[in-house]
Amino acid sequence: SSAPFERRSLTASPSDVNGKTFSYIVVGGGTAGLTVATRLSEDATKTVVVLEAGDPHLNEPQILVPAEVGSVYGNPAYDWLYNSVPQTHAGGVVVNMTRGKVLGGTSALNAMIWDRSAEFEYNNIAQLGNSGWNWSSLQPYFKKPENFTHPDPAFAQKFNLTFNDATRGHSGPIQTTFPNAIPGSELTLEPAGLSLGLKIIADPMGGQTKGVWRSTSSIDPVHRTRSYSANSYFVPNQGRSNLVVLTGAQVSKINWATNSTSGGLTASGVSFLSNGTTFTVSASREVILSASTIGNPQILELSGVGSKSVLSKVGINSTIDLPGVGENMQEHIFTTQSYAVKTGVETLDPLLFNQSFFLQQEGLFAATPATGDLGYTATGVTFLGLSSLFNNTASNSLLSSLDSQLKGTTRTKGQVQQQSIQVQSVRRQDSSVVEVLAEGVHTTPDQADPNTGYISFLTLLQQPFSRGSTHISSANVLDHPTIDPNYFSIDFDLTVLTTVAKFVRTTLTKTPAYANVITAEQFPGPSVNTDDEWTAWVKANFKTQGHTTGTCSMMPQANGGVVDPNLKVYGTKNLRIVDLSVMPQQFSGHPQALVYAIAEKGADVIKAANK
Ligand SMILES: Cc1cc2nc3c(=O)[nH]c(=O)nc-3n(C[C@H](O)[C@H](O)[C@H](O)COP(=O)(O)OP(=O)(O)OC[C@H]3O[C@@H](n4cnc5c(N)ncnc54)[C@H](O)[C@@H]3O)c2cc1C
Repeated sequence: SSAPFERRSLTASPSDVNGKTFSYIVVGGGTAGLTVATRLSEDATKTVVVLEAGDPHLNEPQILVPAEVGSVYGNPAYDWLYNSVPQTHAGGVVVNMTRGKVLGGTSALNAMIWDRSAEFEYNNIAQLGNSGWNWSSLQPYFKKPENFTHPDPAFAQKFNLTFNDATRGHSGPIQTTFPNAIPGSELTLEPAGLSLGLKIIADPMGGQTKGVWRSTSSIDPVHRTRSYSANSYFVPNQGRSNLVVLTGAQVSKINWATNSTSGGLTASGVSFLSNGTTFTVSASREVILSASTIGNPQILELSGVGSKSVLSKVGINSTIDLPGVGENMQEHIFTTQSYAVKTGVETLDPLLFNQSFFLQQEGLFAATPATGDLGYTATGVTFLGLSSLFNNTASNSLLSSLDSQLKGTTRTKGQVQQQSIQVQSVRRQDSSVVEVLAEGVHTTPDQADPNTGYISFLTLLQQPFSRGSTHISSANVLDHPTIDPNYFSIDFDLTVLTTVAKFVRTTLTKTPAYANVITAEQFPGPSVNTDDEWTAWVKANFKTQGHTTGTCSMMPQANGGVVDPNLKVYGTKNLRIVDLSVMPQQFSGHPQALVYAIAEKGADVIKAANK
C-alpha cells in the first residue's frame, strides 16, 4: 500500500478566524504548539485556534522519509532561514540556524532522535526555583507522548538495541522505535567504547546516560516514516469541530485588554499577517505562545514585553519590563570528522552516489512493511565526561579558568545560580560534557570519493557555558531578529570541542574495533595538526544542532526569569509560554522528547486553571 503519502488538506482560512473569539489561541503550530492544542481541544466545552506561519506540507516524502533528513534545510518553503550575527569569538563566521517553518515546526525536519537526559539534569531545573519540574514529576509526561514498538529480536541482538518497557510510553501519539536499517560499519561502536573503559547503557531512558548506547527515533514501526506533532497529534484529531488550525498565519503581536491591570495584564488576543493582510482574533481564556526560542522573544518584544532598552531602540513602548526576554540563549554546537573504511565494510554512502542502489532501496522502503536504508536514523551515541578528555590536572585547571572567566562576565542572578549548578554538574562522575554520534556515512559528502565508504563522528558540545541573545531588529515582524548565540565567549566551550575532535583522531579511532576497519582519515585530514590548526578548524567548521534553549527562561522574575513554574509570563494574567524556550539550562542529549513532555505538562496546567 502507498498509505504514507496519502494527501490531506486543511480547511481553515483567515475568514474562519478573523474577528472571532476562541477559548485559547496557540501561537505556532510546531512541536509543542500542536501538542498543547490537541490536548486542550479534548475538552469539548473549549475552542482552540492554532496560528502557524508555515504551510501544511503534510504527506511529503522530503519530511517523512528518514534518509531525506536535511533535504529541506535552507529551503524557504520549510525553513525560517535564520542566521546568527557574525560571531566575535569564532573569526566572524555567520552560523546558519535552521528552524521549521511548517506545520509541525522543527519536529517536521529534525533528525528524529528520541532520547532522554540524565536524571540530575531535570532536578537542576527544579533547583532554579521551579517546583514541579524535576525527574520524578516529569515521568508521566515523558511517557504520555510516546508509543514505543519493540525492534525485531534478531536485528536487536545484532546491533545491541536494548530497552526497558518500564521507562517507555506505550499508548501516546508519537511512534518510536529503533530503525531497521543500520550499516554494518556501525558495529564498531560497542567494542570501541568497551576498550576505552566506558559503560554500555542498556536503559538510557532510565536516568543514566554517560557511556555508550543505542538511541530510538520518532518513526512509524511499519512504514518507517517520521512521526511528528503534525501527523501524530493533529491529523488524527483534525475532525474536532472545536480545533481550528490556520497555516500561513504569522502572528505580529499580542493585543492587551485596556481594563484593569491589577494582578497583571490580560491578553485579549493577537494580530496576525496572512498574505500581506493583518487580521485579529480574540481569546476568552488564554493566549499560549509556542513559537519557540526565536519566535517567542520576537512576538513578546513586538508586544511591548521585554527589556526597555531593546524596545526603545526600535520605538516600541514598554508594556511589561521583563529584561530576561530573549536573553540566556544556549546552544549545542558540533563538528564532524570522516574516515574512509576498507572495501566491503557496509556504509550508507552508496545512497548518495549509486543511482541503481538508491532505486532498489526506494523499492524496499515503499513496501509494507518498509525496509532498507531509506529508513536509516542515527542510533550510535557515546556520552563522555570530562575525565575521558582531560587528566586530573588539566581538568582542574580548565575548571578553575572557567570559574574565573565566569566571575568576570556580567550575569543575571539566575545565570550566576545556573552556572554554579552547571559547574557542579560537569564535575559529577555521571555527567557528560560531549556526545559523539557515530554514523556509517560521510557527513560532508562534497569531500567524499564516490567509490569509497566512510564512517563519521559528530562531536557535540553538551554543556555550553556561553550565553547569547535574540532580540527584534525592527518593529516589523517580517524582519528577522538579531540572533547572537555568542559562541565560544566562554573558553571552556572551545577547549572541550577542540579536545574531543582531537580525541576522535588520537584515541577513539585508534581502538582496535575502529583501527580494524579504517584505512585513512579523510576529513579534516593531514592539514590540521597543531593545536592552533585544530582551534581554527573548529571555529571555521562548527555547526549548530538547533537545540536552542533559554530565551524565555522559567526562573524567578528577580533572577531574570520570563515565566513562572506554571509557564505564565510575569506581569500577565493569561499569557503562557509552552515550548523549549522556557528551559533555563541546556541538557545533555536531544530535546524533542522533552519538548513534548513540556507541552503535555503545560496542557494539564492550563486545563486545571480553566475548569
Ligand atoms: C536541524 C535540527 C535537527 C534536530 N534534530 C533533533 C533530533 O534528532 N532529536 C531531538 O530530540 N531534537 C532535535 N532537534 C531539536 C528539536 O527538534 C527542537 O528542539 C524542537 O522541535 C523544538 O520544538 P518547539 O516546539 O520549541 O519549536 P518548533 O517546533 O520550532 O515550533 C515553533 C513553531 O512556531 C512557528 N512560528 C514561529 N514564529 C511564529 C509567528 N510569529 N507566528 C506564527 N507561527 C510562528 C514556527 O513556524 C514553528 O512551527 C533538531 C533541531 C534542528 C533544528
